[in-house]
Amino acid sequence: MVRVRRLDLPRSAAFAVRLAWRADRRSLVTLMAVQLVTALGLGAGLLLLRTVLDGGLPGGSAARTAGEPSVLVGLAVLLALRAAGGVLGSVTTARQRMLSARLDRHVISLVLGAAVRADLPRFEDPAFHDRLQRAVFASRGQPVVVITTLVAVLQALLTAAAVSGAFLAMAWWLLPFAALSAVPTLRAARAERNASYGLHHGLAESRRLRQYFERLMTGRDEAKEVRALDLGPLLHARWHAEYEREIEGTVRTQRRHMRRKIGARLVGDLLIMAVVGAVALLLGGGLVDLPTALTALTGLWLLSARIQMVGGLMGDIGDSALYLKDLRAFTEADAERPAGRPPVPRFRGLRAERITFTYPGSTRPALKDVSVTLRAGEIVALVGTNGSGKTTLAKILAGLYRPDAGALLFNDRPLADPAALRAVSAVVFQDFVRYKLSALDNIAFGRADEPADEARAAEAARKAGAHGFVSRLARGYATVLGKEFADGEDLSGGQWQRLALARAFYRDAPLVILDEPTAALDPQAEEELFRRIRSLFAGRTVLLISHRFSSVRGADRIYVLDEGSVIEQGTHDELMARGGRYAGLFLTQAAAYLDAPVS
Ligand SMILES: Nc1ncnc2c1ncn2[C@@H]1O[C@H](COP(=O)(O)OP(=O)(O)OP(=O)(O)O)[C@@H](O)[C@H]1O
Repeated sequence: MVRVRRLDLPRSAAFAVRLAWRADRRSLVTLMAVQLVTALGLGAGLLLLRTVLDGGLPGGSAARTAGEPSVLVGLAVLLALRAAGGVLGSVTTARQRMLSARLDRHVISLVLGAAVRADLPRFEDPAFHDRLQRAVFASRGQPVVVITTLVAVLQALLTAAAVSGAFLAMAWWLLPFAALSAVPTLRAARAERNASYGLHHGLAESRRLRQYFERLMTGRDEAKEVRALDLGPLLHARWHAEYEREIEGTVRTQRRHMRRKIGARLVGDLLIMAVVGAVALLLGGGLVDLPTALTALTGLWLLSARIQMVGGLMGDIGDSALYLKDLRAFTEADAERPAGRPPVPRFRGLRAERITFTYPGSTRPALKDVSVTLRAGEIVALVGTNGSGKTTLAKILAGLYRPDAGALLFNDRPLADPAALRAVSAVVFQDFVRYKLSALDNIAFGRADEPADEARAAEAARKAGAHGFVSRLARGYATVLGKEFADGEDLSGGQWQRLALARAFYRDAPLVILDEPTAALDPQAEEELFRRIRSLFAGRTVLLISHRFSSVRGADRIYVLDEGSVIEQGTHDELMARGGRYAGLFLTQAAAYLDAPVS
């Protein structure tokens, strides 16, 4: 069970008001003003009621008949107040909906902004995903619930104050009893919000897992394999099991809430009943007159209903306000990196000196004491077996992770901010993203800081060998590449890879990192890309990762990685002459091409 500090409620409520103020201050102010007017109207109505009763009842001090002017005027004013209440109610509903729409957008946008700015290493941390999941959950509707509830609480409090004011003029001694009747409800509300939050807090990971199963069962990309393996029923059953945990927790806490609330309500009502009995006794003993007793009991009923309502609302607002705590923590803590791309510095060289790196949450280092040099204009290759650390090194050289030890020297100076490396590099990842957007977007996303330029995109596509098939698409560069969308089309694996390459050309960066850039290309296309790599990337520095040794033989320098360490380095000829690991692997691959029998 998560312990929740008492201060959380007012702080979260203040946070919600700040959010609403930023999202739609006009609606917020209107709502508050309407609540004030409604409450004042109710207080005045109560005093008027007493006047009317005073004039109309036989025991009243004024003892007039119902047809006399002051009674009629009183009744007319009461009816007018009721009509005004209806109008204000409609204003409240409309303004609340407007505020809800704007507040939802504002808050979801804050969460997305913080998520987009979070550095890559955070995405390795399950705790970050839990916080993100809770913030997303909190952003959907919760601030609106808090504001709506706050408005209702404000109205209830103001009404209670106005009714209490009217009471002061008639039967002040009833006030403490009415207040006392609210205590059990308020206590139950507090226990309820702590328990709900504890449940919600503990379910974040399970909810993420459930969403993952949902994606596997509904995603187009996953659909073919899920069907080929007939995984549907198994995934569905796992999804059910995860959901069951949430249902069980919800049922357990709701049962406890229900028992607590019923108990609190009964105690509160017993108190009120005792007061009603006392008033009856006083009336019998002639200590109060009938109009005062009737008005006081009406007021007491109104007051206790409001106080009970505040108690209930505090339970609801508590839930949401505690979720807002997650939202506040996420949007404030994860927003430290400013958005936008820093200016692109010149690239004169990059050197990693004895760097070591362990992924967050792992115990084994992925890189140990690795030193590599990329000079301007060079083509440098990384080779090695699966898991030897090539991609990890590429990600560090692209400024996506910081090494734990060792140094990165950029243009011969220690690197202060990895953002500078991100600005100078274009990376084609092994598992690049296939954006289900237009072909133009897929290419022009290479330079998100500039408006998309179709002529430049076509030029980049030509270099990547993508222009031909993009031009033949029904809408050319405007064609949407996702069958889930209207008029969408799909591409082959190799065509997608060419688009990813085109994106790198379009980025026009001085350092190009290609991680297995030809894995999906046919042998002819692959051979052509590597043959032309120097002219295609003329004037740029290229870091090339490949398992195909024939493709890296032309590199200026080749680093051979094994279990996170560089075990050999040199040109192809030097490495062959040495007769070490590289030479062995190269000869094995060459022999496989020449000798492999086809059976
Ligand atoms: N996100 C991650 N979190 C934890 N460990 C990781 C992560 N990514 C990779 N690793 C581990 O780091 C080591 C190096 O992985 P890396 O992806 O750099 O290898 P690689 O040489 O690129 O392999 P491949 O040739 O298969 O692409 C491996 O042991 C791998 O299990």
